[in-house]
Amino acid sequence: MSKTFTAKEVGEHKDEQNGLYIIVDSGVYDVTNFLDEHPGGAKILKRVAGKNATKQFWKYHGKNVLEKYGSKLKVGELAETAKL
Ligand code: HEM
Repeated sequence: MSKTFTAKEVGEHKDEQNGLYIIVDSGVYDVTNFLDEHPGGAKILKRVAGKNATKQFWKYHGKNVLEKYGSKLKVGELAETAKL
């Protein structure tokens, strides 16, 4: 079942102890186990962990990336519409 997160809850997941979550559009993704696999590097993901990374995401990737990895990493949806 898909969970609903508030932006505040996502913000609590910003380090490896609590897991690293990022928001892209209305989706919440857990990238904790993806850090070492990320072709763009772990550092950049750690920097946006707990935040809305929609702008950065679409700057570097196309929608094929979410089609490929989205279902694997997605942990839920954002409760309110994110203000960009
Ligand atoms: C769900 C989260 C993410 C996934 C699944 C993901 C996946 C990927 C993949 C598959 C690539 C390889 C290039 C490609 O196939 O287009 C890539 C490259 C990259 N990603 Fe991500 N990424 C994520 C989030 C982010 C975020 C939030 C940032 C920035 C803050 C970022 C920055 C980059 C950069 C800089 C590259 C390298 C681009 C290049 O070398 O041209 N990624 N990522």
